[in-house]
Amino acid sequence: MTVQTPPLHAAARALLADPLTNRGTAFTEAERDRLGLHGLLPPHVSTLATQIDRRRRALEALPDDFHRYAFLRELQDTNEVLFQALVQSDLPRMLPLVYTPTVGEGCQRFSDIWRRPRGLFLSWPNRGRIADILADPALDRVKVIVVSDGERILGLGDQGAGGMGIPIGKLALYTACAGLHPAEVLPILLDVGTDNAALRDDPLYVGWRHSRVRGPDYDAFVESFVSAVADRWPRILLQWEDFAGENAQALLARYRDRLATFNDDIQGTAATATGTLLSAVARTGAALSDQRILLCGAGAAGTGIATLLVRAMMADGLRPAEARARIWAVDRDGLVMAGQNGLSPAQRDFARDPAEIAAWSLAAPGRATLHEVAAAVAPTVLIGTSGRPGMFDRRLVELIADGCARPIIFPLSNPISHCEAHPADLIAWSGGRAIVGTGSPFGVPGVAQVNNVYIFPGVGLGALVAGAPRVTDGMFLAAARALGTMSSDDGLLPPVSDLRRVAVDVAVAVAAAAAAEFALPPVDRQAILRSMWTAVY
Ligand SMILES: O=C([O-])CC(=O)C(=O)O
Ligand SMILES: [Mg+2]
Repeated sequence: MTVQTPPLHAAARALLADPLTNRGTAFTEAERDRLGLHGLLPPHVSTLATQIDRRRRALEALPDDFHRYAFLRELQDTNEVLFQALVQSDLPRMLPLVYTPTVGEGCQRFSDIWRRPRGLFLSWPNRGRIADILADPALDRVKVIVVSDGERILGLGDQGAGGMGIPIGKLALYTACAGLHPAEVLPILLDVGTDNAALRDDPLYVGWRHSRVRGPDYDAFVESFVSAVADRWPRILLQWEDFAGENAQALLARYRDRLATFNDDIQGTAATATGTLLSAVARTGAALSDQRILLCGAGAAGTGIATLLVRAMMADGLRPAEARARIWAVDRDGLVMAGQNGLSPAQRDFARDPAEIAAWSLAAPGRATLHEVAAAVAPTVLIGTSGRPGMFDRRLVELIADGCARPIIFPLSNPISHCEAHPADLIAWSGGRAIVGTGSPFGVPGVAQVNNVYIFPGVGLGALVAGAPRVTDGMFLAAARALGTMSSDDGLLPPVSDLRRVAVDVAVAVAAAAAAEFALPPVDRQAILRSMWTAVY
């Protein structure tokens, strides 16, 4: 009697349906024999290179970047190796499609292009089931979580469940730049409703149709999420992304001493801005501690930048008060002043003494405007995190350029529609003297892309390989300093094509800082490189 091989049909279909195992036409003849794939695939056996070529052609034939974004998302949900190999084959072309700026529209139109689930949606109605949901054995390998509640997606405001596009995009970059295996990363959307009425009224909206849960209920929900995560994965790295300012700061303060966690919009943005600023001041021949820094935007990102800049200037020898005195923060109502109502703890650190502006001639009594502060203090650095397009106008730039040979101007707000200025205008208005960096890519030669992607993959990688129990400001300063030494001949920052090397260099610095701070065994570059996954079959 011959022994019958059990039918493989169901297993074969499951293999092709799972993006982590599917290889499509790249399954070899031997694999097709063994796995029962004959007939489910066309006869041709492709190489990965041919598959990349095929998808690249299909991608380029699409009418616009939004369709390319949707196409790449679908590819990611079909075949993760091929998706990553395609992205990594041309980072300068692919990053703006899977990430900033196109991901903004991807979040706004998330429900329209909904295809297949990815990651986890933890919604308020399911608040009693979080631990059960996390218990899924398919999630055993998870090392990094990026979580959002969708309330402040880039500069686009409340996108509800559509905010899931951000954790997905950020984690695609963890794999592309820092070599995390796709099974080691987990995007999570905390769905506590949305205050975006247009979304709630949209019959296609996939999120929970309810106004946002706020206050103690919100805090309790997030607490049960973090506790469940920490129980499930004691060594997890948890990255917070695109929470509204007040929650962003409060959650970071609450959890930063409980697990390895950081807020990318506060700390990642700060390290990116600080690193690029270090690179820019080196170019002008001055020191960071010689700068007068004007921040347009005093929310979570703006004060995060201010906090790290103070740390960096203290490392240069300034006392804390001296360092803080070199920073002026302006919010939507003007210069942030001591004694003002409703200041956040972070804003209080940078609030200016009312005596200072007593001598200024203001158009209206009260708070000094951005232009008035610029006229009075002659800043050498202008950084925008306001989310308000047009804030850096010609008059402001001319004013600053009059008092400074090489003004450094970083309009960081994302996506492009919310950026404070077009970089080409900044260059023109300053007579070509401004050193310019933007948060989103504009494709203007000589303009740095001062985006967190230069920092967060390396910080996460370094913290993980070092086994850091916390992610500290000291680790972010180390990341910023590493980035600050990476300028290339044609820019303040290395080109996007080098992001994998950047992540490794940042990770080496972060791991060293973590090892020193927590008395951990030292980690060498080889250990970091060995931990990285490459997108091949
Ligand atoms: O996603 C980006 O490009 C940078 C970022 O974190 C944000 O703008 O919220
Ligand atoms: Mg963000």
